[in-house]
Amino acid sequence: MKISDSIRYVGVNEHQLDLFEGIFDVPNGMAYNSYVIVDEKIAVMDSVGEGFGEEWLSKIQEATGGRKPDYLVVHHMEMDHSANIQKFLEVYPDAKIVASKMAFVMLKSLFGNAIGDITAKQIVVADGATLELGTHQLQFIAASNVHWPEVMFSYETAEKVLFSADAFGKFGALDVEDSEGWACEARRYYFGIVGKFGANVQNVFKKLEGKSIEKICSLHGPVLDADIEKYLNYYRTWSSYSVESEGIVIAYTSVYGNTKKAVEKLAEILNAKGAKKVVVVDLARDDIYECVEEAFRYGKLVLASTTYNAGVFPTMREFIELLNERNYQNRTIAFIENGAWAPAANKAMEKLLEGAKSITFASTKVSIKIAMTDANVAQLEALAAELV
Ligand SMILES: Cc1cc2nc3c(=O)[nH]c(=O)nc-3n(C[C@H](O)[C@H](O)[C@H](O)COP(=O)(O)O)c2cc1C
Repeated sequence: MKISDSIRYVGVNEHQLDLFEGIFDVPNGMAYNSYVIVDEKIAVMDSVGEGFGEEWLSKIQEATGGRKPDYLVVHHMEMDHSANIQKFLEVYPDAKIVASKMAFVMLKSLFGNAIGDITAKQIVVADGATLELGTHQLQFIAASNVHWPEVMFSYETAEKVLFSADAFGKFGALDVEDSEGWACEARRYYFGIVGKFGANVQNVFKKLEGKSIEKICSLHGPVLDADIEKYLNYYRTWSSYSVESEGIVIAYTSVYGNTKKAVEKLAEILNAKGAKKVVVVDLARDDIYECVEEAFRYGKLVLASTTYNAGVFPTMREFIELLNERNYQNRTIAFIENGAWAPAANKAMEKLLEGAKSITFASTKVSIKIAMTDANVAQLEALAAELV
């Protein structure tokens, strides 16, 4: 696949993966992207995941027309991008590996003695370093903790291409059409994997200021080659923990269906009151990272939990921990609890969130004993009035 006359796509699609990074459901598979820049010197941008070495190497050979690559640039050492570095060096022993200092430490940890002494093949690059390929020049940008510490981006000056490592990535293989468009699976990817590191993403954005970007080549998902500002704006919003869309997410747990009924009633009241968007998610049954994504997308969140062993339901605890781990902030949160004898979930949920920054707790707290009463409906009305 051609990205331009000089830049070729040599990535692969993975369809046998049960879970990406051991935790994320990927119903449409996953793409491990890699690119080749063909100039006086040839640079291969990153490797691909295990099991795809032969396919990748044969694509490189085709893209270079049989010429030997001079460099393998390693932007990120996570194994879905680094697994075939040793294989690459076996086929191209004269090539140099270009990476950050820390990436070389990780490379040694990954391959150990099997890769041999590569001291003479190392080009260590730090923030601001450049690599001349001919008419193309790569400028390296340290992107520490987006989302691993060794990560580098590179900016190709002739064609204004940003090689962004995992940033701007999404779930899904490239040979499956994503009917939801880029943002949905990119958002789940961002908040699942990068969400904790908003401040680091913002730091990289400062370094990108003034650079005109015409294409973004991420290590996952499609090459972005139009409406670049739109994608940058998504990342600006997400990394600053700002509200992306007006709306209310109701995240609930329910064993016997009573909390679910209350949540449905609240959604009905909110809709009747003209709420712009109401999203209801079942924390035990829906993809938990879809739920996380929704919580970050909208500005208001209602947490409705069954009381369980004098605390919150396990999936609610997990959900709140996932939000906390990702620095959930700048939002309004409301609580609904249900308990058969001593409802205690509201207090427990509030306690779990006590460290979160810039959170406004709704003053109406709904407490239900098994089945919803008229008094509970009145509480739901009051809560809806506060939220809309
Ligand atoms: C394992 C288990 C532990 C529970 N612990 C408590 C508790 O500590 N306090 C309480 O009031 N109710 C407790 N309950 C009862 C539920 O909170 C109660 O049945 C509630 O109405 C369930 O709401 P639901 O219909 O939405 O599932 C427990 C239920 C289960 C299954």
